[in-house]
Amino acid sequence: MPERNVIRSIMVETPSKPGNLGRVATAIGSVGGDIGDIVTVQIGPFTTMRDITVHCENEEQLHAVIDAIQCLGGGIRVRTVSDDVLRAHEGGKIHMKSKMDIRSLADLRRVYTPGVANVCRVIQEEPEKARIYTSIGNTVAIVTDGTAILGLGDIGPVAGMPVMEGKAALFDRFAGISGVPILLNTKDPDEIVRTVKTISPGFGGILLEDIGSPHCFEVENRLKEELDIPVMHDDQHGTAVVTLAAVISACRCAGVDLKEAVVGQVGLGAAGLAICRMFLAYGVQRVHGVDLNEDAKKRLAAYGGEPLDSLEELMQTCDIVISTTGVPGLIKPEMIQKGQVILALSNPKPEIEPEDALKAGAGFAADGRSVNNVLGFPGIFRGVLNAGAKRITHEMLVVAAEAIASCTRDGELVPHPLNPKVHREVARAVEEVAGRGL
Ligand SMILES: NC(=O)C1=CN([C@@H]2O[C@H](COP(=O)(O)OP(=O)(O)OC[C@H]3O[C@@H](n4cnc5c(N)ncnc54)[C@H](O)[C@@H]3O)[C@@H](O)[C@H]2O)C=CC1
Ligand SMILES: CC(=O)C(=O)O
Ligand SMILES: [Mg+2]
Repeated sequence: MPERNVIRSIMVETPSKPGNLGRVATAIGSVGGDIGDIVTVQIGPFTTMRDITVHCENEEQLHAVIDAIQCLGGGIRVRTVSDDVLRAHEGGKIHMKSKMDIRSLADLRRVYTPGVANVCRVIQEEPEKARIYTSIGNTVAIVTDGTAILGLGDIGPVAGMPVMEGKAALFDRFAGISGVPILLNTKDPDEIVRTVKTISPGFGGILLEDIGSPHCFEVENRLKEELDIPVMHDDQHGTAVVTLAAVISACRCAGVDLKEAVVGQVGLGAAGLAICRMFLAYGVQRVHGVDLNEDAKKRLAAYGGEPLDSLEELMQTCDIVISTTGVPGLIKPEMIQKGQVILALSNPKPEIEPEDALKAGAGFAADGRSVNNVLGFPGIFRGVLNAGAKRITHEMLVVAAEAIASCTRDGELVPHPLNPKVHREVARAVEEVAGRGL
């Protein structure tokens, strides 16, 4: 099945006569458009309005669908075309809400002044009580400088806000954590570190998101060093956790010993280098990598990986290939070796579509929609916050990966993110390890 990423709602007006909806549906199908929901918005004596959701492979096909409907004539007309995803973002995706019902004066005095003053005093006398009497221990800052928003590049923090709101929505949905987007109008590591440290008292943890390499490495290392709350760069470690889980599942299914497999990483930025480090620390003997940037290759070598000169060489020598370059279509079907595991993880478009990789002979293939750090970060933070841990360790990341793999059904690489069990199991495994370290 081809990808159908262009989804639009088309408002169609037809004369109120039987058969017209069928004509519209046939016109849409005749140019390859796929119909989703059909909602009848208004039935009048003369005309009927329907909102038809149409899934198309690209913008050209969408235009062909609109032309095909307009060409029907006989009073059939396209009234509006709207983008459901854009519409769903109107007003943003998140909202800070009160947990208290404020209906009476007594409620008001309990929630706010004068009652609140005593709670302040209690915390002043015993600061650790903030964990009990405030939301700080259940709130994570989602911090970006906008320099590597998905694979879209340095588009700035405000343009990256929909991603940060998305992460906050996922934190809430899968782990009951309040995620607060923090958009930084600076790319300077010193200023980022200083700002995050300054605002840190209000948070139980820090999730760094879509901060580009190489400055993300310095920022994360310094914040981990200098703060006594958990800090994790999701594009590095959340991605590495989920990738390890997917590869554990693929090896289990294929009866292969992961530690003996040859792993190849295409793109050694934030995600790519962390994935390599994760495999090396897990005991994989041979981890190769390619990048356009020589410094990125040197960083891999410093961790014990082996840089290669070309993508072609990597594709020929590796059993498992993972790509995080942000370059759609970088891996050509003719490069795929029979039986290879291909994880093309770039968002919003992968280096090769999984269907094309499988058609070209891959044993397993997936993209960034399924092998996605959403499977890791909510449970990882739930676990450390529950335990009151001050940091996220390598052992916690490994048990998180193993928990994800343990929730994966035979024949699949990762569990479905809407399966609540996976987030619960990740949280449980991380909390257990975190609890031992306290
Ligand atoms: N599926 C998932 O959960 C995740 C996916 N990603 C995706 O990974 C991609 C990269 O993200 P980051 O690592 O944060 O960005 P980054 O900017 O830190 O790293 C990208 C790296 O790819 C290299 N690169 C670019 N073109 C290349 C080419 N033709 N050949 C070899 N190397 C090339 C760059 O030099 C850079 O080192 C993005 O598209 C992002 O959406 C990132 C994190 C999670
Ligand atoms: C999923 C994610 O974090 C990314 O593509 O950057
Ligand atoms: Mg990201």
